[in-house]
Amino acid sequence: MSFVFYSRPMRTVAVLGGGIGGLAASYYLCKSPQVSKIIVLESSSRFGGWLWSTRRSDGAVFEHGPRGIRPTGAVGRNTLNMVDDLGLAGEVLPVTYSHVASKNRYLYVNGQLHKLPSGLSGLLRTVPPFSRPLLPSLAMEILVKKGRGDDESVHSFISRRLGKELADIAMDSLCRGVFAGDCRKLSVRSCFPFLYNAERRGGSLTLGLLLGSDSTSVVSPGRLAQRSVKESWAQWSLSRGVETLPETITEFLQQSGRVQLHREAAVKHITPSASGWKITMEDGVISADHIISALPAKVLSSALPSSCHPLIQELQDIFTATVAVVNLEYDGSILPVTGFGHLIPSSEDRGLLGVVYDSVFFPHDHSLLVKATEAVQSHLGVAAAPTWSRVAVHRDCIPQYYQGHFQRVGEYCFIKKNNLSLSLIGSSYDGVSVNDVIFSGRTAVEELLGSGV
Ligand SMILES: Cc1cc2nc3c(=O)[nH]c(=O)nc-3n(C[C@H](O)[C@H](O)[C@H](O)COP(=O)(O)OP(=O)(O)OC[C@H]3O[C@@H](n4cnc5c(N)ncnc54)[C@H](O)[C@@H]3O)c2cc1C
Ligand SMILES: C=Cc1c2[nH]c(c1C)Cc1[nH]c(c(CCC(=O)O)c1C)Cc1[nH]c(c(C)c1CCC(=O)O)Cc1[nH]c(c(C)c1C=C)C2
Repeated sequence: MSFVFYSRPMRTVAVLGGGIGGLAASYYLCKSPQVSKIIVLESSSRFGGWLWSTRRSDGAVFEHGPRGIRPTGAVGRNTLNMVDDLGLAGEVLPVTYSHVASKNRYLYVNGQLHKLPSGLSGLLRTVPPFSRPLLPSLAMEILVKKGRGDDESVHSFISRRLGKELADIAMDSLCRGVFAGDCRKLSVRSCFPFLYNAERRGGSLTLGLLLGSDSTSVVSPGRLAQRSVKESWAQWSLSRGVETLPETITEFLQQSGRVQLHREAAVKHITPSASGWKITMEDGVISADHIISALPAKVLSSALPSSCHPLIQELQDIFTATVAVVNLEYDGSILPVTGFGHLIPSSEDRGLLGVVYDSVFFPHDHSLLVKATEAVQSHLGVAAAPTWSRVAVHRDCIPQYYQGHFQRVGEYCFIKKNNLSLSLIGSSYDGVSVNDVIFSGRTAVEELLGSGV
Protein backbone atom coordinates (compact mmCIF):
# COMPACT_ATOMS: atom_id res chain seq x y z
CA MET A 1 0.00 0.00 0.00
CA SER A 2 1.35 3.45 -0.82
CA PHE A 3 0.82 6.29 1.61
CA VAL A 4 0.62 9.98 0.93
CA PHE A 5 3.18 12.43 2.33
CA TYR A 6 2.45 16.13 2.26
CA SER A 7 5.08 18.20 0.48
CA ARG A 8 2.82 20.39 -1.65
CA PRO A 9 -0.18 22.67 -1.15
CA MET A 10 -3.54 21.01 -0.72
CA ARG A 11 -5.53 21.18 -3.94
CA THR A 12 -8.60 19.00 -3.55
CA VAL A 13 -10.21 17.77 -0.36
CA ALA A 14 -13.06 15.24 -0.58
CA VAL A 15 -15.55 15.28 2.28
CA LEU A 16 -17.43 11.98 2.55
CA GLY A 17 -20.93 12.28 4.06
CA GLY A 18 -23.07 15.40 4.05
CA GLY A 19 -24.45 15.25 7.58
CA ILE A 20 -23.74 18.16 9.93
CA GLY A 21 -20.16 16.86 10.43
CA GLY A 22 -19.31 16.85 6.72
CA LEU A 23 -20.99 20.20 6.13
CA ALA A 24 -19.20 21.79 9.09
CA ALA A 25 -15.81 20.52 7.86
CA SER A 26 -16.58 21.93 4.39
CA TYR A 27 -17.57 25.28 5.95
CA TYR A 28 -14.21 25.50 7.79
CA LEU A 29 -12.28 24.36 4.67
CA CYS A 30 -14.03 27.13 2.75
CA LYS A 31 -12.69 29.70 5.21
CA SER A 32 -9.13 28.87 4.15
CA PRO A 33 -7.55 29.96 0.86
CA GLN A 34 -5.15 26.96 1.10
CA VAL A 35 -7.69 24.56 -0.43
CA SER A 36 -8.70 25.15 -4.02
CA LYS A 37 -11.46 22.55 -4.40
CA ILE A 38 -13.79 20.84 -1.94
CA ILE A 39 -15.98 17.92 -3.05
CA VAL A 40 -18.82 16.77 -0.78
CA LEU A 41 -20.26 13.31 -1.46
CA GLU A 42 -23.61 12.47 0.15
CA SER A 43 -25.46 9.20 -0.51
CA SER A 44 -29.00 10.42 0.17
CA SER A 45 -31.08 13.03 -1.66
CA ARG A 46 -30.59 15.69 1.03
CA PHE A 47 -27.83 17.19 3.17
CA GLY A 48 -28.08 17.40 6.97
CA GLY A 49 -28.13 13.73 8.06
CA TRP A 50 -30.04 13.40 11.34
CA LEU A 51 -30.84 17.15 11.45
CA TRP A 52 -34.25 16.69 9.94
CA SER A 53 -37.32 18.92 10.44
CA THR A 54 -40.82 18.80 8.94
CA ARG A 55 -42.32 22.25 8.32
CA ARG A 56 -46.05 22.16 7.80
CA SER A 57 -47.79 24.82 5.72
CA ASP A 58 -49.52 26.18 8.87
CA GLY A 59 -46.12 27.00 10.37
CA ALA A 60 -45.87 24.02 12.76
CA VAL A 61 -42.38 22.50 12.96
CA PHE A 62 -41.73 18.86 13.94
CA GLU A 63 -38.22 17.65 14.68
CA HIS A 64 -37.33 14.05 13.81
CA GLY A 65 -33.74 14.37 15.05
CA PRO A 66 -32.09 16.88 17.40
CA ARG A 67 -34.36 19.51 18.90
CA GLY A 68 -32.10 21.34 21.34
CA ILE A 69 -28.46 22.44 21.24
CA ARG A 70 -26.54 23.49 24.33
CA PRO A 71 -24.74 26.87 24.22
CA THR A 72 -22.11 26.11 26.90
CA GLY A 73 -18.45 25.17 26.74
CA ALA A 74 -15.98 25.64 23.90
CA VAL A 75 -18.03 23.41 21.58
CA GLY A 76 -21.28 25.28 22.36
CA ARG A 77 -19.66 28.70 21.73
CA ASN A 78 -18.11 27.40 18.54
CA THR A 79 -21.53 26.43 17.11
CA LEU A 80 -23.06 29.78 18.09
CA ASN A 81 -20.17 31.59 16.38
CA MET A 82 -20.90 29.62 13.20
CA VAL A 83 -24.66 30.29 13.48
CA ASP A 84 -23.95 34.03 13.82
CA ASP A 85 -21.52 33.99 10.89
CA LEU A 86 -24.18 32.30 8.73
CA GLY A 87 -26.66 35.08 9.51
CA LEU A 88 -29.00 32.88 11.55
CA ALA A 89 -28.89 34.85 14.83
CA GLY A 90 -32.38 36.25 14.20
CA GLU A 91 -33.83 32.74 13.92
CA VAL A 92 -32.44 31.41 17.19
CA LEU A 93 -35.07 30.31 19.72
CA PRO A 94 -33.43 30.27 23.16
CA VAL A 95 -34.73 28.38 26.19
CA THR A 96 -33.43 30.05 29.35
CA TYR A 97 -32.60 28.33 32.65
CA SER A 98 -35.64 30.03 34.21
CA HIS A 99 -38.00 28.63 31.54
CA VAL A 100 -40.41 25.91 32.63
CA ALA A 101 -38.85 23.51 30.08
CA SER A 102 -35.52 23.82 31.93
CA LYS A 103 -36.95 23.67 35.44
CA ASN A 104 -39.50 20.89 35.02
CA ARG A 105 -37.99 17.58 34.00
CA TYR A 106 -39.67 14.31 34.85
CA LEU A 107 -38.95 10.63 35.31
CA TYR A 108 -41.62 7.98 34.79
CA VAL A 109 -41.03 5.38 37.52
CA ASN A 110 -43.40 2.80 39.09
CA GLY A 111 -46.19 3.93 36.80
CA GLN A 112 -46.01 7.56 37.90
CA LEU A 113 -44.47 10.84 36.75
CA HIS A 114 -41.97 12.34 39.22
CA LYS A 115 -40.56 15.85 38.88
CA LEU A 116 -36.79 15.81 39.30
CA PRO A 117 -35.70 17.66 42.45
CA SER A 118 -34.22 21.12 41.93
CA GLY A 119 -32.73 23.75 44.24
CA LEU A 120 -31.26 23.18 47.69
CA SER A 121 -34.61 22.30 49.32
CA GLY A 122 -35.20 19.64 46.65
CA LEU A 123 -31.82 18.11 47.46
CA LEU A 124 -32.41 18.17 51.23
CA ARG A 125 -35.79 16.38 51.14
CA THR A 126 -36.59 12.83 50.09
CA VAL A 127 -38.17 13.28 46.67
CA PRO A 128 -39.67 10.18 45.00
CA PRO A 129 -38.67 8.11 43.05
CA PHE A 130 -35.52 8.37 45.20
CA SER A 131 -35.68 6.75 48.65
CA ARG A 132 -33.47 9.30 50.44
CA PRO A 133 -32.35 12.93 50.06
CA LEU A 134 -29.72 13.45 47.37
CA LEU A 135 -27.57 16.02 49.23
CA PRO A 136 -25.94 13.53 51.67
CA SER A 137 -24.92 11.28 48.74
CA LEU A 138 -23.40 14.31 47.01
CA ALA A 139 -21.60 15.40 50.21
CA MET A 140 -20.30 11.89 51.02
CA GLU A 141 -19.00 11.57 47.47
CA ILE A 142 -15.92 13.58 48.49
CA LEU A 143 -14.85 10.66 50.72
CA VAL A 144 -15.13 7.98 48.04
CA LYS A 145 -11.75 6.70 46.82
CA LYS A 146 -10.64 7.52 43.29
CA GLY A 147 -11.17 4.70 40.75
CA ARG A 148 -8.07 2.88 39.52
CA GLY A 149 -8.98 1.62 36.05
CA ASP A 150 -8.55 3.55 32.84
CA ASP A 151 -12.24 3.17 31.97
CA GLU A 152 -15.45 1.99 33.60
CA SER A 153 -19.14 1.70 32.68
CA VAL A 154 -21.28 4.76 33.44
CA HIS A 155 -23.36 2.61 35.83
CA SER A 156 -20.38 1.29 37.76
CA PHE A 157 -18.82 4.78 38.03
CA ILE A 158 -22.01 6.43 39.36
CA SER A 159 -22.83 3.48 41.69
CA ARG A 160 -19.33 3.69 43.16
CA ARG A 161 -19.36 7.46 43.64
CA LEU A 162 -23.03 8.34 44.26
CA GLY A 163 -24.84 5.10 45.04
CA LYS A 164 -26.73 2.41 43.15
CA GLU A 165 -30.09 4.16 43.21
CA LEU A 166 -28.82 7.23 41.32
CA ALA A 167 -27.10 4.93 38.83
CA ASP A 168 -30.19 2.69 38.38
CA ILE A 169 -32.67 5.51 37.97
CA ALA A 170 -31.09 8.86 37.05
CA MET A 171 -28.04 7.79 35.03
CA ASP A 172 -29.85 4.90 33.37
CA SER A 173 -32.51 7.36 32.15
CA LEU A 174 -30.01 10.02 31.06
CA CYS A 175 -28.03 7.51 28.99
CA ARG A 176 -31.26 6.54 27.24
CA GLY A 177 -32.12 10.21 26.56
CA VAL A 178 -28.71 11.07 25.12
CA PHE A 179 -27.27 7.80 23.72
CA ALA A 180 -30.43 5.67 23.44
CA GLY A 181 -28.06 3.29 25.21
CA ASP A 182 -27.41 1.03 28.20
CA CYS A 183 -25.47 2.70 31.02
CA ARG A 184 -24.12 -0.72 32.04
CA LYS A 185 -22.21 -0.94 28.74
CA LEU A 186 -21.50 2.72 27.93
CA SER A 187 -18.09 4.10 28.88
CA VAL A 188 -17.94 6.93 31.42
CA ARG A 189 -14.63 8.09 29.97
CA SER A 190 -16.02 8.54 26.46
CA CYS A 191 -19.68 9.39 27.16
CA PHE A 192 -19.21 11.75 30.12
CA PRO A 193 -15.56 12.87 29.93
CA PHE A 194 -16.23 15.80 32.29
CA LEU A 195 -17.22 13.34 35.07
CA TYR A 196 -14.27 11.02 34.39
CA ASN A 197 -11.83 13.95 34.29
CA ALA A 198 -13.34 15.55 37.41
CA GLU A 199 -12.59 12.39 39.41
CA ARG A 200 -9.08 12.16 38.02
CA ARG A 201 -8.39 15.84 38.64
CA GLY A 202 -9.96 16.36 42.05
CA GLY A 203 -10.23 12.82 43.44
CA SER A 204 -13.99 13.38 43.59
CA LEU A 205 -16.68 14.77 41.30
CA THR A 206 -17.47 17.63 43.67
CA LEU A 207 -13.84 18.79 43.99
CA GLY A 208 -12.99 18.07 40.37
CA LEU A 209 -15.95 20.09 39.09
CA LEU A 210 -15.08 22.92 41.50
CA LEU A 211 -11.48 22.93 40.24
CA GLY A 212 -12.86 23.46 36.72
CA SER A 213 -12.01 21.98 33.38
CA ASP A 214 -8.49 21.24 32.16
CA SER A 215 -9.65 21.57 28.59
CA THR A 216 -7.11 23.25 26.35
CA SER A 217 -9.53 24.20 23.58
CA VAL A 218 -10.29 27.89 23.76
CA VAL A 219 -13.05 29.38 21.66
CA SER A 220 -13.72 33.08 22.11
CA PRO A 221 -17.40 33.91 22.37
CA GLY A 222 -18.79 35.97 19.50
CA ARG A 223 -21.86 38.25 19.82
CA LEU A 224 -24.40 35.43 19.92
CA ALA A 225 -22.43 33.34 22.42
CA GLN A 226 -22.07 36.43 24.65
CA ARG A 227 -25.84 36.95 24.40
CA SER A 228 -26.40 33.33 25.44
CA VAL A 229 -24.42 33.93 28.64
CA LYS A 230 -26.08 37.25 29.41
CA GLU A 231 -29.56 35.81 28.91
CA SER A 232 -28.76 32.45 30.64
CA TRP A 233 -29.66 30.13 27.79
CA ALA A 234 -29.91 26.46 28.73
CA GLN A 235 -30.37 25.40 25.10
CA TRP A 236 -31.49 26.79 21.77
CA SER A 237 -33.20 25.79 18.56
CA LEU A 238 -34.11 27.52 15.27
CA SER A 239 -37.54 28.95 14.42
CA ARG A 240 -37.81 27.06 11.10
CA GLY A 241 -36.38 23.91 12.68
CA VAL A 242 -32.87 22.65 13.40
CA GLU A 243 -32.55 21.56 9.74
CA THR A 244 -32.23 25.27 8.87
CA LEU A 245 -28.58 24.97 10.01
CA PRO A 246 -27.45 22.39 7.38
CA GLU A 247 -29.61 24.13 4.77
CA THR A 248 -27.87 27.45 5.43
CA ILE A 249 -24.39 25.87 5.44
CA THR A 250 -25.25 24.24 2.09
CA GLU A 251 -26.25 27.65 0.63
CA PHE A 252 -23.01 29.17 1.99
CA LEU A 253 -20.97 26.39 0.33
CA GLN A 254 -22.83 26.77 -2.97
CA GLN A 255 -22.17 30.51 -3.00
CA SER A 256 -18.45 30.08 -2.26
CA GLY A 257 -17.79 28.82 -5.81
CA ARG A 258 -15.13 26.39 -4.52
CA VAL A 259 -17.37 23.55 -3.37
CA GLN A 260 -18.89 20.79 -5.49
CA LEU A 261 -21.89 19.34 -3.66
CA HIS A 262 -23.06 15.90 -4.83
CA ARG A 263 -26.29 14.29 -3.61
CA GLU A 264 -27.09 10.64 -4.34
CA ALA A 265 -23.37 9.96 -4.55
CA ALA A 266 -22.78 6.93 -2.31
CA VAL A 267 -19.09 6.22 -1.71
CA LYS A 268 -18.30 2.54 -2.38
CA HIS A 269 -14.49 2.29 -2.10
CA ILE A 270 -11.55 4.51 -1.34
CA THR A 271 -8.09 3.50 -2.52
CA PRO A 272 -4.75 5.22 -1.91
CA SER A 273 -3.11 6.37 -5.13
CA ALA A 274 0.20 8.04 -6.00
CA SER A 275 -1.44 11.47 -5.94
CA GLY A 276 -3.68 10.93 -2.90
CA TRP A 277 -6.93 8.95 -3.07
CA LYS A 278 -9.22 7.43 -5.65
CA ILE A 279 -12.84 7.51 -4.53
CA THR A 280 -15.20 5.12 -6.27
CA MET A 281 -18.93 5.75 -6.41
CA GLU A 282 -21.62 3.79 -8.23
CA ASP A 283 -21.31 5.92 -11.35
CA GLY A 284 -17.81 7.32 -11.34
CA VAL A 285 -14.39 7.80 -9.78
CA ILE A 286 -12.87 11.00 -8.45
CA SER A 287 -9.39 11.88 -7.11
CA ALA A 288 -8.51 13.91 -4.06
CA ASP A 289 -5.36 14.91 -2.16
CA HIS A 290 -7.02 14.41 1.22
CA ILE A 291 -10.18 12.77 2.53
CA ILE A 292 -12.21 13.96 5.48
CA SER A 293 -14.56 11.11 6.32
CA ALA A 294 -17.78 12.20 8.04
CA LEU A 295 -19.33 8.79 7.37
CA PRO A 296 -20.60 6.54 10.16
CA ALA A 297 -17.61 4.35 11.27
CA LYS A 298 -19.09 1.10 9.89
CA VAL A 299 -19.79 2.66 6.48
CA LEU A 300 -16.19 3.90 6.29
CA SER A 301 -14.85 0.48 7.34
CA SER A 302 -16.54 -1.17 4.38
CA ALA A 303 -15.14 1.42 1.95
CA LEU A 304 -11.49 1.08 3.07
CA PRO A 305 -9.04 -1.25 1.29
CA SER A 306 -8.19 -4.51 3.12
CA SER A 307 -4.62 -3.24 3.65
CA CYS A 308 -6.06 -0.88 6.30
CA HIS A 309 -6.95 -3.95 8.37
CA PRO A 310 -6.40 -2.90 11.99
CA LEU A 311 -8.34 0.32 11.36
CA ILE A 312 -11.19 -1.54 9.62
CA GLN A 313 -11.59 -3.84 12.65
CA GLU A 314 -11.68 -0.95 15.13
CA LEU A 315 -14.25 0.93 13.05
CA GLN A 316 -16.45 -2.16 12.77
CA ASP A 317 -16.49 -2.54 16.55
CA ILE A 318 -18.29 0.79 17.05
CA PHE A 319 -21.92 -0.26 17.48
CA THR A 320 -24.90 1.97 16.76
CA ALA A 321 -28.46 2.10 18.12
CA THR A 322 -31.61 2.24 16.02
CA VAL A 323 -34.43 4.36 17.40
CA ALA A 324 -37.86 5.45 16.28
CA VAL A 325 -39.17 8.96 16.74
CA VAL A 326 -42.95 9.36 16.76
CA ASN A 327 -44.26 12.91 16.47
CA LEU A 328 -47.82 13.29 17.72
CA GLU A 329 -49.92 16.43 17.56
CA TYR A 330 -53.03 16.96 19.70
CA ASP A 331 -55.69 19.65 19.62
CA GLY A 332 -55.54 22.22 22.43
CA SER A 333 -53.38 22.05 25.57
CA ILE A 334 -53.92 18.50 26.76
CA LEU A 335 -50.83 17.93 28.91
CA PRO A 336 -51.38 17.58 32.68
CA VAL A 337 -47.84 18.86 33.36
CA THR A 338 -45.57 21.45 31.80
CA GLY A 339 -41.89 20.93 31.14
CA PHE A 340 -39.22 19.38 28.92
CA GLY A 341 -40.53 15.87 28.96
CA HIS A 342 -40.02 12.64 30.82
CA LEU A 343 -37.40 9.95 30.63
CA ILE A 344 -38.11 6.29 31.39
CA PRO A 345 -35.48 4.10 33.09
CA SER A 346 -34.90 0.67 31.52
CA SER A 347 -36.34 -1.04 34.64
CA GLU A 348 -39.72 0.56 33.85
CA ASP A 349 -39.97 -0.20 30.12
CA ARG A 350 -37.03 -1.30 27.97
CA GLY A 351 -38.85 -0.37 24.76
CA LEU A 352 -39.67 3.23 25.60
CA LEU A 353 -36.95 5.83 26.03
CA GLY A 354 -38.93 8.89 26.91
CA VAL A 355 -41.37 11.53 25.80
CA VAL A 356 -40.38 15.06 24.86
CA TYR A 357 -44.08 15.82 24.81
CA ASP A 358 -44.04 15.48 21.07
CA SER A 359 -41.68 12.61 20.43
CA VAL A 360 -41.36 9.06 21.70
CA PHE A 361 -38.79 6.35 21.11
CA PHE A 362 -39.48 2.67 20.42
CA PRO A 363 -37.27 -0.23 19.28
CA HIS A 364 -39.67 -2.08 16.93
CA ASP A 365 -41.17 -0.61 13.84
CA HIS A 366 -44.60 -2.27 14.13
CA SER A 367 -47.51 -0.54 15.85
CA LEU A 368 -45.24 2.35 16.77
CA LEU A 369 -48.00 4.87 16.46
CA VAL A 370 -50.35 2.79 18.64
CA LYS A 371 -47.63 2.30 21.25
CA ALA A 372 -46.75 6.00 21.28
CA THR A 373 -50.37 7.03 21.63
CA GLU A 374 -50.90 4.48 24.42
CA ALA A 375 -47.82 5.76 26.26
CA VAL A 376 -49.09 9.34 26.12
CA GLN A 377 -52.47 8.06 27.37
CA SER A 378 -51.14 5.99 30.28
CA HIS A 379 -48.21 8.23 31.34
CA LEU A 380 -49.95 11.58 30.88
CA GLY A 381 -53.65 10.68 31.04
CA VAL A 382 -54.33 12.08 27.55
CA ALA A 383 -57.47 10.33 26.25
CA ALA A 384 -57.83 12.37 23.02
CA ALA A 385 -56.59 10.94 19.73
CA PRO A 386 -53.70 12.75 18.02
CA THR A 387 -54.75 15.00 15.12
CA TRP A 388 -51.45 14.52 13.25
CA SER A 389 -48.66 11.99 13.55
CA ARG A 390 -45.50 10.84 11.90
CA VAL A 391 -43.36 7.77 12.60
CA ALA A 392 -39.70 7.65 11.59
CA VAL A 393 -37.39 4.71 12.27
CA HIS A 394 -33.78 5.90 12.35
CA ARG A 395 -31.53 2.94 11.56
CA ASP A 396 -28.07 3.04 13.20
CA CYS A 397 -28.48 6.66 14.17
CA ILE A 398 -26.51 6.97 17.38
CA PRO A 399 -23.09 5.45 18.07
CA GLN A 400 -22.57 3.55 21.32
CA TYR A 401 -19.30 4.39 23.04
CA TYR A 402 -18.85 1.16 24.99
CA GLN A 403 -16.15 0.64 27.61
CA GLY A 404 -12.72 0.85 25.99
CA HIS A 405 -13.93 3.20 23.23
CA PHE A 406 -10.99 5.53 23.98
CA GLN A 407 -8.57 2.68 23.14
CA ARG A 408 -10.47 1.88 19.96
CA VAL A 409 -10.23 5.52 18.87
CA GLY A 410 -6.54 5.45 19.88
CA GLU A 411 -6.00 2.84 17.16
CA TYR A 412 -6.48 5.63 14.65
CA CYS A 413 -2.84 6.42 15.21
CA PHE A 414 -2.70 3.80 12.41
CA ILE A 415 -3.57 6.76 10.20
CA LYS A 416 -0.66 8.84 11.54
CA LYS A 417 1.82 5.96 11.61
CA ASN A 418 1.10 5.23 7.97
CA ASN A 419 0.90 8.87 6.98
CA LEU A 420 -2.56 8.37 5.51
CA SER A 421 -4.05 11.61 4.27
CA LEU A 422 -7.33 10.79 5.98
CA SER A 423 -9.22 12.56 8.81
CA LEU A 424 -12.09 10.96 10.72
CA ILE A 425 -14.87 13.18 12.03
CA GLY A 426 -18.53 12.87 13.06
CA SER A 427 -20.46 11.27 15.86
CA SER A 428 -18.68 7.89 15.79
CA TYR A 429 -15.58 9.05 17.65
CA ASP A 430 -15.45 11.94 20.09
CA GLY A 431 -18.92 13.11 21.12
CA VAL A 432 -22.42 12.64 19.72
CA SER A 433 -23.96 16.06 20.26
CA VAL A 434 -24.41 18.46 17.33
CA ASN A 435 -21.82 20.72 18.98
CA ASP A 436 -19.25 17.90 19.31
CA VAL A 437 -19.71 16.86 15.69
CA ILE A 438 -19.32 20.42 14.36
CA PHE A 439 -16.22 20.88 16.52
CA SER A 440 -14.73 17.62 15.19
CA GLY A 441 -15.02 19.12 11.69
CA ARG A 442 -13.23 22.28 12.79
CA THR A 443 -10.44 20.38 14.58
CA ALA A 444 -9.80 18.15 11.55
CA VAL A 445 -9.52 21.16 9.25
CA GLU A 446 -7.16 22.96 11.66
CA GLU A 447 -4.95 19.85 11.92
CA LEU A 448 -4.94 19.44 8.15
CA LEU A 449 -4.09 23.04 7.37
CA GLY A 450 -1.87 23.55 10.39
CA SER A 451 -3.63 26.79 11.34
CA GLY A 452 -6.67 28.15 13.14
CA VAL A 453 -9.87 28.74 11.17
C1 LIG B 1 -33.32 11.07 17.25
C2 LIG B 1 -32.08 11.86 17.56
C3 LIG B 1 -32.14 12.93 18.45
C4 LIG B 1 -31.00 13.68 18.71
N1 LIG B 1 -31.10 14.75 19.56
C5 LIG B 1 -30.03 15.56 19.74
C6 LIG B 1 -30.17 16.76 20.48
O1 LIG B 1 -31.26 17.10 20.98
N2 LIG B 1 -29.06 17.54 20.63
C7 LIG B 1 -27.86 17.22 20.07
O2 LIG B 1 -26.89 17.97 20.24
N3 LIG B 1 -27.70 16.07 19.35
C8 LIG B 1 -28.76 15.25 19.16
N4 LIG B 1 -28.63 14.11 18.40
C9 LIG B 1 -27.29 13.71 17.90
C10 LIG B 1 -26.88 14.41 16.59
O3 LIG B 1 -28.01 14.78 15.84
C11 LIG B 1 -26.01 13.47 15.75
O4 LIG B 1 -25.00 12.87 16.53
C12 LIG B 1 -25.37 14.23 14.59
O5 LIG B 1 -26.35 14.83 13.80
C13 LIG B 1 -24.50 13.27 13.77
O6 LIG B 1 -23.95 13.98 12.67
P1 LIG B 1 -22.91 13.30 11.67
O7 LIG B 1 -22.65 14.25 10.57
O8 LIG B 1 -21.76 12.77 12.46
O9 LIG B 1 -23.64 12.00 11.13
P2 LIG B 1 -24.89 11.80 10.16
O10 LIG B 1 -25.95 12.79 10.43
O11 LIG B 1 -25.22 10.34 10.28
O12 LIG B 1 -24.25 12.08 8.72
C14 LIG B 1 -23.59 11.12 7.95
C15 LIG B 1 -24.01 11.32 6.49
O13 LIG B 1 -23.32 10.36 5.68
C16 LIG B 1 -24.21 9.93 4.68
N5 LIG B 1 -23.73 8.63 4.18
C17 LIG B 1 -23.89 7.39 4.72
N6 LIG B 1 -23.29 6.48 3.94
C18 LIG B 1 -22.72 7.13 2.91
C19 LIG B 1 -21.94 6.75 1.79
N7 LIG B 1 -21.62 5.46 1.55
N8 LIG B 1 -21.51 7.71 0.93
C20 LIG B 1 -21.81 9.02 1.12
N9 LIG B 1 -22.56 9.43 2.16
C21 LIG B 1 -22.99 8.52 3.04
C22 LIG B 1 -25.56 9.86 5.39
O14 LIG B 1 -26.64 9.88 4.46
C23 LIG B 1 -25.50 11.11 6.26
O15 LIG B 1 -26.05 12.24 5.62
C24 LIG B 1 -29.76 13.33 18.11
C25 LIG B 1 -29.69 12.24 17.22
C26 LIG B 1 -30.84 11.52 16.93
C27 LIG B 1 -30.74 10.38 15.96
C1 LIG C 1 -35.08 9.29 20.28
C2 LIG C 1 -33.84 9.19 20.76
C3 LIG C 1 -32.99 10.29 21.20
C4 LIG C 1 -33.41 11.44 21.93
N1 LIG C 1 -32.34 12.25 22.09
C5 LIG C 1 -31.23 11.66 21.53
C6 LIG C 1 -31.64 10.43 20.96
C7 LIG C 1 -30.74 9.48 20.20
C8 LIG C 1 -29.85 12.18 21.49
C9 LIG C 1 -29.53 13.39 22.25
N2 LIG C 1 -30.37 14.14 23.05
C10 LIG C 1 -29.67 15.19 23.56
C11 LIG C 1 -28.34 15.15 23.04
C12 LIG C 1 -27.25 16.19 23.28
C13 LIG C 1 -26.48 15.98 24.54
C14 LIG C 1 -25.47 17.08 24.74
O1 LIG C 1 -24.35 16.75 25.17
O2 LIG C 1 -25.75 18.24 24.47
C15 LIG C 1 -28.25 14.02 22.25
C16 LIG C 1 -27.04 13.49 21.49
C17 LIG C 1 -30.24 16.21 24.47
C18 LIG C 1 -31.05 15.58 25.55
N3 LIG C 1 -32.25 14.95 25.37
C19 LIG C 1 -32.72 14.52 26.58
C20 LIG C 1 -31.79 14.90 27.58
C21 LIG C 1 -31.96 14.65 29.05
C22 LIG C 1 -30.72 15.54 26.94
C23 LIG C 1 -29.43 16.07 27.57
C24 LIG C 1 -29.35 17.57 27.54
C25 LIG C 1 -30.31 18.23 28.45
O3 LIG C 1 -30.38 17.83 29.62
O4 LIG C 1 -31.03 19.13 27.99
C26 LIG C 1 -34.00 13.81 26.85
C27 LIG C 1 -34.62 13.07 25.74
N4 LIG C 1 -34.10 12.85 24.52
C28 LIG C 1 -34.95 12.12 23.78
C29 LIG C 1 -36.09 11.83 24.57
C30 LIG C 1 -37.31 11.03 24.09
C31 LIG C 1 -35.89 12.43 25.77
C32 LIG C 1 -36.86 12.47 26.89
C33 LIG C 1 -37.10 13.46 27.69
C34 LIG C 1 -34.79 11.73 22.36
